Amino acid sequence: MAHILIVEARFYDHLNDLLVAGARGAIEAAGHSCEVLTVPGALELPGAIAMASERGRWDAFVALGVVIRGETYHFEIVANESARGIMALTMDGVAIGNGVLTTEDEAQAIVRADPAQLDKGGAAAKAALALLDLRDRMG
Ligand SMILES: Nc1c(NC[C@H](O)[C@H](O)[C@H](O)CO)[nH]c(=O)[nH]c1=O
Ligand SMILES: CC(=O)[C@@H](O)COP(=O)(O)O
Repeated sequence: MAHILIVEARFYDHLNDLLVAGARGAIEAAGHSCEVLTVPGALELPGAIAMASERGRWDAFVALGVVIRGETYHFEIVANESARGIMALTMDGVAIGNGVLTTEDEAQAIVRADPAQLDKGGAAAKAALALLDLRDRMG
């Protein structure tokens, strides 16, 4: 059984609740356990996962959050830099499923976060578990 850390950027409470429910459901359905750690926004996700990874208490990580386009260039910074940081950790061998939604509006985010619709939280959890499985099979 693997122990997974879900790291959620809690910028939009109602959307995060959906993402976390999907991720938790996928992890538990696969017979694994999880904990949830909350950070303020998507830009904090890579740093938080890096810190947690150093502790060695979790086998894999699920990054969750929602970035919705506003009026300024801030959207690009938050969306791109969050993804870049998560990808950098992945390239260092940290098993991470990326479930950070980057959408034009809230309606797009709801469809993607809802476990009964596109369930991107569940998909990110399954991706993290797939990386763990790959690592195990590599020996
Ligand atoms: N605009 C969004 C943010 N912005 C906040 C940043 O992620 C960060 O917390 C702040 O700059 C302090 O370092 N975060 C989201 O997750 N979603 C957004 O739409
Ligand atoms: C991530 C964003 O684009 C948003 O939260 C910020 O909005 P704005 O660009 O209108 O300040």
